[in-house]
Amino acid sequence: MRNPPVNSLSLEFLTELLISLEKLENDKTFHGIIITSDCPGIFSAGLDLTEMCGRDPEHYAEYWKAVQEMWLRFYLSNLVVIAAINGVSPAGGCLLSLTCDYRVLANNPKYAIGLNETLLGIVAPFWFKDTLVNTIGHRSAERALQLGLLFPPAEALRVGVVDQVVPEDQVQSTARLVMAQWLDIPDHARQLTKTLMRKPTADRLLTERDADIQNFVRFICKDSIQKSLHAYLEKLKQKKG
Ligand SMILES: CCCC/C=C/CC(=O)SCCNC(=O)CCNC(=O)[C@H](O)C(C)(C)COP(=O)(O)OP(=O)(O)OC[C@H]1O[C@@H](n2cnc3c(N)ncnc32)[C@H](O)[C@@H]1OP(=O)(O)O
Repeated sequence: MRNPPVNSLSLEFLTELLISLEKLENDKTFHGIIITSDCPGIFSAGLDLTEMCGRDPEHYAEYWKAVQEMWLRFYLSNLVVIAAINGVSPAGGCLLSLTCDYRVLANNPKYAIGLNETLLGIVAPFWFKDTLVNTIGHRSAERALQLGLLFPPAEALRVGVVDQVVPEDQVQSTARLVMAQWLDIPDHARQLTKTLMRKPTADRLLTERDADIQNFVRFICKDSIQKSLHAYLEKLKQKKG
């Protein structure tokens, strides 16, 4: 991913990601992809806050549809998808990595990962929650979501948000090694098993997709939510001094 400075998932970047995924899926010589970041120290800062602030309801609806599409397409991809997480990965960045089949995280205490939405005064939608529950179990997800926990590497491994923590200079090589192991499995059997495991979760969003967009638009248009998102963005900007 190369969307400097922080790989935020803007509408344009989400569209690019989806086009890239589609191209790779349509090319039958590809069987797997490794998602990693070109922004030093940052895997992805998550959803682009500027897409959710000070825009009109039509824009929010279009943006949310693209976020849903990203989740559905990566979560259900027939390819083996591995995240080589080489930086901090809050909220939507964590969600993107949770759509993958396997997560390798660089062992750097700065590289926290988690769904921290409550810290911004917003609520992770049910499909963010479902993805986390499917990964780390109900009790750990309940605690992580309510507290907006961002896990440093050792904790992320202990709770199961990631599958492996390795020295920073071994993230890419480990991801390639893991990819080779996954590609050794007969593809047809692996793909059907992935679908078996994930389709019920995806179906829940597919049947409630329009209602989920409407909920998001209603929520994000609230004055109180707009105020807290503006304040959060301002805080990020002022951090530099
Ligand atoms: C029903 C509603 C559900 C909605 C769900 C939302 C899920 C989400 O994903 S919300 C987004 C959550 N993301 C975050 O909380 C991360 C915020 N960013 C950071 O904590 C830091 O930027 C960082 C740790 C990722 C990187 O820190 P660093 O010091 O290297 O860079 P900064 O100076 O903070 O940022 C540079 C630049 O980028 C802007 N920016 C950062 N994050 C975002 C973002 N998520 N969206 C848009 N823009 C972002 C930041 O404001 C800076 O901008 P300027 O250069 O213009 O000052």
